[in-house]
Amino acid sequence: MIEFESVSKRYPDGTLAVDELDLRAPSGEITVFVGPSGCGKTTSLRMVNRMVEPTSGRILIDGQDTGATNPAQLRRGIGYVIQHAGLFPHRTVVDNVATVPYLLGWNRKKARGHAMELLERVGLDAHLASRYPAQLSGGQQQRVGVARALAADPPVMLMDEPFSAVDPVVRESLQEEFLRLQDELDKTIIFVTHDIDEAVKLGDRVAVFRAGGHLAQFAEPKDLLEHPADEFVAGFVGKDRGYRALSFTPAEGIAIEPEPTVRLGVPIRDARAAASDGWVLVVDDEQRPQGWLDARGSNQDAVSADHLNRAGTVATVTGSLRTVLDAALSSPTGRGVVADAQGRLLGTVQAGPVLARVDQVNGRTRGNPAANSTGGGSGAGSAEAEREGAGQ
Ligand SMILES: Nc1ncnc2c1ncn2[C@@H]1O[C@H](COP(=O)(O)OP(=O)(O)OP(=O)(O)O)[C@@H](O)[C@H]1O
Repeated sequence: MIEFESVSKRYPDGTLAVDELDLRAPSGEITVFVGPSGCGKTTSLRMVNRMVEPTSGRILIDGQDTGATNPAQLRRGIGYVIQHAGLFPHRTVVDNVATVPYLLGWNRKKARGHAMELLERVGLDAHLASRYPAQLSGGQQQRVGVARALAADPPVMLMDEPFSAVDPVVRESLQEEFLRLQDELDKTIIFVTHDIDEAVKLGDRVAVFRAGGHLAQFAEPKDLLEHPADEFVAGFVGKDRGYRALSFTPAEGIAIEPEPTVRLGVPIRDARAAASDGWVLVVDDEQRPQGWLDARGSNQDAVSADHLNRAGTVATVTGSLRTVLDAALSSPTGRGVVADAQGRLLGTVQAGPVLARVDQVNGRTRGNPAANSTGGGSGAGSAEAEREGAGQ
């Protein structure tokens, strides 16, 4: 566990960056620091590995006062990942990842072998190992940054906007893989972002900071969205927090209607006969949805995979209400496809009943302060982090 005990930081120019921060980041969990630009997230993070020294207060890691620990030794137990990865440009990928093992005195073969395993673990192909960072995409560089931070198997990871510099699609896949990795690794993580969506997706707990280094609220994502502590937090989590909260509301219990289906390869007249409004859902032999067929406009003889409309997402009944709503809204027929955990069709749901549930959920949040503005920040302030490099 990482504990902040009345921690403050005043920079020499008088800026109070962090004001009396009290917070506990539990072991094996992801604690996210989120808030607008300049509210003290990075300063708080860097006080953990003593890249910034607190002006007052204490930070303890598993009961050990970091102020009383030699900084170099302290950092050996703390992985650090920053925006743009901060890789060493003149070292190959594998040598970047092996940096800390080399420093720890591992021989070259063992360090490189370990680095190769880590590259695979973060989803990077072995053939990239001999490249230099500039020869990788932004997303690949971030993966290398994560692999390098994991190299000494530190119990604690500090991550400062690690996925901000990549496009939204890459960012989403990095987030998914990060969650999968954390499932296996159980690190104690503090993760800084200015993006509330990223915060509620990744955080087991989320600390919302406001300007002046004040902690506005520290809560689990669902609580934060449903019960923002005040106007500032309500504004920061955004007007659509009711929609976001649906991510935490199970889809179970929503009425699923039976949906007529046909299998791939059957004569088109069977598809026309089955189609209620012209559209029919096509499934494979194991009842897994393959796509929609507009049977009216089709002049083929048999139902073929080439003519399916695959727009629309498939929701899993064990998933959230948000995925069901997404499925209904994205379906070309207006009927969202719902499958069981094995991917077999259960039926469809129209947006109406889902929206009725959305209203219910929003009704529960209606007593909270109105959301006036969406929060967020520029995410600026990373240049200094880049200069600091790996921080190991
Ligand atoms: N070395 C420094 N000297 C003086 N003031 C600083 C220094 N570093 C940061 N600050 C100030 O401290 C405050 C908090 O900065 P910090 O970088 O911790 O915020 P942040 O929430 O991480 O912001 P961002 O999202 O923009 O990265 C800001 O007002 C910033 O200008």
